[in-house]
Parts: sequence; structure tokens; C-alpha cells
Amino acid sequence: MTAPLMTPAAASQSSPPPVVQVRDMDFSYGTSVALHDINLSVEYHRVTALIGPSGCGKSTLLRCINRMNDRVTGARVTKGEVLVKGKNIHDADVDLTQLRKQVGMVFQKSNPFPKSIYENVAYGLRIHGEKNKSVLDEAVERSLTHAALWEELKDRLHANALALSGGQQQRLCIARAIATVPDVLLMDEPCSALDPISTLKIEELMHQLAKEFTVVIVTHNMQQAVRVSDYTAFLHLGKLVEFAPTEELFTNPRERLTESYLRGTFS
Ligand SMILES: Nc1ncnc2c1ncn2[C@@H]1O[C@H](COP(=O)(O)OP(=O)(O)OP(=O)(O)O)[C@@H](O)[C@H]1O
Repeated sequence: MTAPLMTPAAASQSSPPPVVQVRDMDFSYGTSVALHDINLSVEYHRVTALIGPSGCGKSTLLRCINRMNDRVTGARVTKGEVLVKGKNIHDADVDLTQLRKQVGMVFQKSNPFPKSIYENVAYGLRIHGEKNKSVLDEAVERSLTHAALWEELKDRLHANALALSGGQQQRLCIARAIATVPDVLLMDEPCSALDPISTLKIEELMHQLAKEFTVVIVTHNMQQAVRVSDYTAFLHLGKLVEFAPTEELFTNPRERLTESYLRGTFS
């Protein structure tokens, strides 16, 4: 007897759940609502881009994934939930340091510490108690390799990170963020302060990084979203208007609002 074919429902049951799930989430800064009823699923080992006009809530949504908004007085999720690997990140037993190890972040402006290249990358492991030199050495080499910096920097690991170029500093920040092997890497306009060549290097890195991690990137640059991402979410006025595979969203958007944003004909 031949085995019955798997139904689509059974097939979807066997695939892993998304690494990040935002469900029915509202978010406010004090009394000002910044995000309304957001639903977003981020798949493992994919690059997901958040796009939309200035002030639509891209960075706020990104920072909800590792509770970076907790630093802002009065900022809070007022409805819904955010799950990382199935765990609600607002549960009372969530340790913020562990969460930010699991969900690393790279900012718009590179922010290396005024320490050596080696110490910048080893930092996250050290604060989690790692003292073994060979473990640290291995993590520094692995992370700099993933950030396409090892060959450039391996002979000057003890030089001050602030002496690096802007593009190298940003790749060093990527190396620092991945040294603790996060599940998810959040990138908030990581190329906006960089020249075209440094931007290209970081864009080239993204697909490599997604082999090991899951990447969520905020970008103002629609062409960059097309070049680097597998999925794109378009936000407008705090609402997630459309979320789809990038090629589909850019070539055949379902929503008129998405289409007019892509065409640059917003009224
Ligand atoms: N720290 C804050 N306190 C109060 N309101 C804030 C804060 N940060 C952002 N907002 C507000 O929340 C809304 C969304 O801002 P956010 O920075 O998330 O948008 P964005 O799409 O990332 O914008 P941009 O593309 O200009 O960076 C805006 O109305 C903004 O003014």
C-alpha cells in the first residue's frame, strides 16, 4: 500500500515555527500609539526587511524584538505579544541580558568600544563569564571571518577599534553582535552612514549571515531591500500594510498603498 500524501496542513505542522512571532501587537510611547495591531512572522535563516516612510514605526518594531524600547520611559507593548522561539519575551522570567544575547543588534551608526578589535568581539562572551583564552580566540576568529574582516585585521587584533574606517567599524559591530551566536540579528539601517563600497560589503555579508543566523533589517533604501531580503514588510502610519516574499511585494503588491509607495506616488 502506498503511503498517503501529506496534506498541506500536516506539512505545515512539520516545518519549524517562525523564530520571531509578533501577534496582534500595539505599542505606545506614553499616550502616543506608534504601532497598531502588528502581526509578523520571521522565518529562520531568512533576511526580512522592514520598509516604509519616515516615522512609520520600522525602528520601533525592530526594537520590540529584543525589548530595546524598554529603555524609553513610558514606552510599552499595550496589546498582543512577541514570541522568540515560542517564548513570550515579556514573561516575568525573561532575563533581558539573555534575550539580547539571543537577539543581537547592530545600529545605524557604528558604535565600537574604545578598546582593541579583539576585545570588542570578545566582549559579549566575557560578560557572559567566558574566560578560556582558546574559546575567546576561536570566537573572535569565527566572528571576524563571518563579518568578512578576518583577513583584513588578523595581524592587528590588538589595535584600537576606533582607528578602523567607518565601514570596518560597522563590520566589527556585526562581528561583536554575532560572537555570542544569537538566533536573530537585528540591523537598524546598518549602511545609512556608509559609502557605497562599504555598503556593498555589508549587503554581500547579509546572505552569508542568514546561513547561520536570522536577519531582520530596517532600511530606507528600497533597492537595498530588493538586493538583500527574502521577505519584506511594508509599514505605514504604524500599521503593517503588507508582508510578502520580497520579489512578490516589489513586482506584484497586493495593496494599493504598497504600490503607490513603491512608485513614489504617495498622496
Ligand atoms: N523615543 C521615542 N519617544 C517618543 N516617540 C518616539 C520615540 N521614538 C520614536 N517615536 C515615535 O514613534 C513613531 C515611529 O518612529 P520610528 O522611529 O519607529 O519610525 P521609523 O519608521 O523607524 O522612522 P525613520 O525611518 O525616520 O527612522 C514616530 O511617530 C516617532 O516620532
